[in-house]
Amino acid sequence: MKRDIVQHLPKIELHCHLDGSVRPHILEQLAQIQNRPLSATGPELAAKLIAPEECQSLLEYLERFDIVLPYLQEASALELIAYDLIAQVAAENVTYIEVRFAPMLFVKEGLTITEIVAAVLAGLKRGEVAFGVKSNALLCAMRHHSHQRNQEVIESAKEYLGRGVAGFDLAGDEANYPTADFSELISLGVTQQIPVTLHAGECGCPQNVAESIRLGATRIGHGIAIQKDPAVLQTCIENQTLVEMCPTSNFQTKAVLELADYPFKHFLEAGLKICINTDNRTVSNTTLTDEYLKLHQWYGIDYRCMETLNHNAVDGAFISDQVKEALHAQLTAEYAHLS
Ligand SMILES: O=c1[nH]cnc2c1ncn2[C@H]1C[C@H](O)[C@@H](CO)O1
Ligand SMILES: [Zn+2]
Repeated sequence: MKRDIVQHLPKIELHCHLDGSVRPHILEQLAQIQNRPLSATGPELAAKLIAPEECQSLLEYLERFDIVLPYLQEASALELIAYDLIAQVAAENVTYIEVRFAPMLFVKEGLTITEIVAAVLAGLKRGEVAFGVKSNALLCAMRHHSHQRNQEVIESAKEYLGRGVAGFDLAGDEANYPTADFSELISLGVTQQIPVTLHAGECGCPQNVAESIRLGATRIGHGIAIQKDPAVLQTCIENQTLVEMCPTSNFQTKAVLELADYPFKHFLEAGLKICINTDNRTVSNTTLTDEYLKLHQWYGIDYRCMETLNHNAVDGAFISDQVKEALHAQLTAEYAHLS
């Protein structure tokens, strides 16, 4: 596979965090507008935003987000980073993206959840007009937030469902907050017909994946620990659960330690539905093009496999059958001439 071909082929991304994908120069712009100095600029700032090589856990990986959050407490900042994320993905021909964020991380200076969601959706829309990239937002509850705060996120997802928001997620510190503790919250979303994808199986615990599916999630973020439990793997296959794999991030967070333990081939050969994602473009210092090229380097995947992974993403996307058909047709047409 060649970089320029991979970059220009149409791609679908379902797992990308807005606040983990703020480009350093955009953060500098926000710092200037808000008159709030940054502790570093230029290449030094860029380096600080990337999770370090020696990162030991998901918790350490998540510390990177503390740098950007103070600059994301204004509606105009949220609009700008959402627009800029669409600009980033347009540059590598992502034709449909689901952008996720936790609105409750942006309430520190008085914004309401409605103002927050509206600002992000406005930025995504402006991006669609400018670059032709279709998108939807997924609202994340956070594992360390109170039930009441997380319930507000569900209510907001319900309010905006079909109007820019397509689903609900649970993100944050999986190791210390098991999925079972959120059963009431997740059920609340499911009973209101909000599509659900949950981060699970990123910290070694396959039970969190089993619990997520039991509660009604149709997609799983990361899901690495599925490989530890054949029964959970079987459940995922039977339910046609889509696992959103994020290779670079999975090594940074120590979801896996060695390439030999990365379950990409294992999942694919077992018949599990998987798709490929960046997770956080800035924190993981990656693009979707980079992720596919890594898989080519590690496993020798070809364009045919890349096409399948993108069709899988379309199948699991939180969009109408009509939109899915159009995306499938585009993928089929544009990958047809490649061997
Ligand atoms: O890989 C991840 N696992 C769990 N939580 C994550 C991951 N990447 C980002 N997050 C968190 C940090 C963000 O502030 C939050 C919402 O985007 O989601
Ligand atoms: Zn994630």
